[in-house]
Amino acid sequence: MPSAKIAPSVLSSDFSQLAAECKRMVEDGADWLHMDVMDGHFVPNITIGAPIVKSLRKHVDTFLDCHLMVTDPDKWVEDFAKAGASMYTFHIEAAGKDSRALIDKIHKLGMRAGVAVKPKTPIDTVFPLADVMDMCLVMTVEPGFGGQKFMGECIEKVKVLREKFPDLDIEVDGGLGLDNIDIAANAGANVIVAGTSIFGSPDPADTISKLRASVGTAQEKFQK
Ligand SMILES: O=C(CO)[C@@H](O)[C@H](O)COP(=O)(O)O
Repeated sequence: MPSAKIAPSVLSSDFSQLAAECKRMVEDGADWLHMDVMDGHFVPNITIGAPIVKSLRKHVDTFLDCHLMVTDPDKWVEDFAKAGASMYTFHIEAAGKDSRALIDKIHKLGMRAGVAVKPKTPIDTVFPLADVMDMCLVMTVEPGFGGQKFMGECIEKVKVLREKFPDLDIEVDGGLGLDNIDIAANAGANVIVAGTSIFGSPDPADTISKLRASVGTAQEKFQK
């Protein structure tokens, strides 16, 4: 199974201090930085775009895990590649039948390719992409906002994915923290996005370390 990665969602950071906030997370043990890109159309919120990723890239060399919550994911691939994004994760609901070609384009531009599914989207929609995608992102809230309640019913999708694809990076995102990490980790998730629970913690380094330990403990059980 791929290694545990903890990815603080910078949506919960103080955007006026973005570089400092990201450096703080890296010092506190973050493996990846999760960047929520929203276009106000695919989701009812507007956040950041490629120019912000480009600016941030000058300050951190950490893996930038970009989650594109946009209606036209094909349109932004070059911009994010040039900006220094490491992972370009698009929604299967937005790309549909063009997903395979989109993954090819993302790879040709030097990024890893992730495919995200909203809570109501069946997980078998991503199965045909398993030979080309680098990661599947299982949303555990409706995309659009940080600070929402974890939807436990989405975790069955993680179990199904892990059983079928033991070597795939499986990311979970939305409402995750120390109170429910074991549910996601025991299902087989290895990439954990957390905004509110890390940025809102009095001790983010301790929270990151505990989240990673929970994934590690679950992975030991898988390997037995
Ligand atoms: O993609 C999203 C929301 O659409 C997430 O990345 C959230 O920003 C995670 O924040 P918390 O639920 O952990 O506060």
